[in-house]
Amino acid sequence: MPATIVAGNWKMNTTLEEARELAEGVRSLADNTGGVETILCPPAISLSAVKEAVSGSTVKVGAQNMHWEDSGAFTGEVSPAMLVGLCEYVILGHSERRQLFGETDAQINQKVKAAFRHGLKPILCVGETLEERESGQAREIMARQVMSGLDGTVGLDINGLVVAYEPVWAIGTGQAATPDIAAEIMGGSILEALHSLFGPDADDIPLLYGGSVNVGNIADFASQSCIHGALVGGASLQAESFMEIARLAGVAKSGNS
Ligand SMILES: O=C[C@H](O)COP(=O)(O)O
Repeated sequence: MPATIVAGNWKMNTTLEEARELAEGVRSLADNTGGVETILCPPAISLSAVKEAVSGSTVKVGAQNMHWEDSGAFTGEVSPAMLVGLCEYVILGHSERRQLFGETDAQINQKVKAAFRHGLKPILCVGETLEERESGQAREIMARQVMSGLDGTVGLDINGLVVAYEPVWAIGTGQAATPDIAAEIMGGSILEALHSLFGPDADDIPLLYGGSVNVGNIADFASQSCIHGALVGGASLQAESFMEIARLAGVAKSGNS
């Protein structure tokens, strides 16, 4: 059974001081989550402050993105070598990176392999658009995003890999997918693609749902056997709601184990 994980993607929110305060708030509630792994993914500029704020607690830190090269003439980018020591996880292939910044499956694959090379744990995000869903392509596109994101990783130590299913139409809209839709894709084409790559080891990879997760709907998602937690955007910007989501995910998973 994979670990139960609730990760907060703060996106381009919080100043340095706000990030520190939010991380301190999360830390103060960290004893209430019943063993659920919580991860904070602040803007890159606040990674160091957040790391310091949660140090000594169970709360983990992740980056929201990175380049695949270790160094070089890539103005504005952050390299995997720079993240080592600052965070344990890195979100890769988020749909906002794919859609707004033109990231391709091939680039995301380079980033995933770079993360493994550096001992960083990738949270690989996949998700279909509304148009893709309505034209009946969701299953096929999810399998393709998983297969291409993880191309060339068979045989590597993939310990720490997390896959997040975030349907684009559910992100930041207040219209979460139904647990049935999420489970159909996650327990279907995503898990099948992972099995075809990694065999039985695929069953140890935590699968997170993301897209308008809140305290009111997390239990319905986490009670699905193929959903091991959540990648939370808006509701992670408040310590209380984020940690309540983590607690409720743990309760739902323990009822489901
Ligand atoms: O990475 C997080 C997702 O994009 C979900 O964001 P949201 O919870 O604000 O819909």
